[in-house]
Amino acid sequence: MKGAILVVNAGSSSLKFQVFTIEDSALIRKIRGQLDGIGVRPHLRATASDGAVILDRSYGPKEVPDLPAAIAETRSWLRTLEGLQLRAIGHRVVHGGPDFAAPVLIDDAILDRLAEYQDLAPLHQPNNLAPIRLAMQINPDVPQVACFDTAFHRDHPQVADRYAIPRAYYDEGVRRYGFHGLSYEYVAERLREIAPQAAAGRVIVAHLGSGASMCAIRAGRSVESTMGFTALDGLPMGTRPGQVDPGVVLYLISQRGMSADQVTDLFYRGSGLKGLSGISSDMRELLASDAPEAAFAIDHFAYRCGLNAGMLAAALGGLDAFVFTAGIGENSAPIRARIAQTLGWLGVEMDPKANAAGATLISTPASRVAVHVIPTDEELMIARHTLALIEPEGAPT
Ligand SMILES: Nc1ncnc2c1ncn2[C@@H]1O[C@H](COP(=O)(O)OP(=O)(O)O)[C@@H](O)[C@H]1O
Ligand SMILES: CC(=O)OP(=O)(O)O
Ligand SMILES: [Mg+2]
Repeated sequence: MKGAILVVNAGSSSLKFQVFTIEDSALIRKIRGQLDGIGVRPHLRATASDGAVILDRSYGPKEVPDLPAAIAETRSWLRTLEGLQLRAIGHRVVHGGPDFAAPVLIDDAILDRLAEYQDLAPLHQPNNLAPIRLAMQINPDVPQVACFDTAFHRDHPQVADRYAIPRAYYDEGVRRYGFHGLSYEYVAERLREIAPQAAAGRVIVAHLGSGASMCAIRAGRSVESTMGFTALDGLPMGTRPGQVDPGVVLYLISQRGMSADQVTDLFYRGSGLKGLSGISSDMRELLASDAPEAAFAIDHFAYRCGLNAGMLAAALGGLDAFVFTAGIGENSAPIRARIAQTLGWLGVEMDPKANAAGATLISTPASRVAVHVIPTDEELMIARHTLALIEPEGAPT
């Protein structure tokens, strides 16, 4: 029986499952499954390695309102593992706190430690840990590996990692962690293959999905991120505001009498594109809408992306390449064009035809900064890390 690795990636609006077989220590992707648009336009789709569609089903928003419902809905999907020997399960875990700088084999003690970060990533951490607990009950002998969104950023210099508040807070873990690290790690590796010279230089990667952030990468290593202590900071997102003056939080609590739970709900579930537009958290729906509020939310998103890219270019002391990835970055030519317009001053010149065609290189030959679209693959990154932990001597490919 072939050995297999199951990968689980719970994001804020999607649940992704993949199965890889291990053949001569190489990973072969067998199945790709995804339930996306959770709570908005849920859609479950799974394909085999030859592209054959195994499952394709749409739901009403109330049928799959949240991640726990998505986990329940996709459980039966595990039948696809029949005939394979499940060697390990690799999980995306969004928050690794100060202690986890690399993937780790999960045991009860580690699970307890990771549960301590639930309040720091309420849209993700509980949903990342629930499938781990479930698998521990069903398959207690199968090793499980946690791969962290924060790990890629853990060697940021202190000057980037600190907030300008007394050191005691930093020592207890109040740090600028940064997230989407598995995505950035994968994209940095792909860029090395596609454009090795640019990858050796100064690169900004824009992970624009339901959660959105940008990462400044120098010579393949993260040096700065728009996200910080939590995945609330930086760019506006589907339902999160991005950067907000902490004075707003103080105002909501002291002047409006809001509780911690109410502020948490406003900032994790009621802000961003959803709060700005009053229409939807989903960029596809905003792009399809004629409402001025939808256009405004898009304007605001593109404007803030431009501002944040300027900040990261400053961290890098210039820019050699800019990469778009994740749901919006990979699929929306109009949004890429809007953002590229704000980067003209940095030397970005977009090729509209290449952009519309969804090419890998979408800048003109004359552009001082190369602009790429690289589909992210957090699941492959998780599978590689998982294999490396269970078969340390094997060479993952
Ligand atoms: N063709 C498209 N045009 C514009 N936006 C898109 C398109 N396809 C997906 N998106 C957007 O991508 C976002 C989801 O990105 P994704 O990376 O899958 O999210 P998650 O953070 O849940 O992993 C949603 O806002 C969705 O509207
Ligand atoms: C960290 C984060 O925001 O993740 P996602 O984009 O998957 O919601
Ligand atoms: Mg995601």
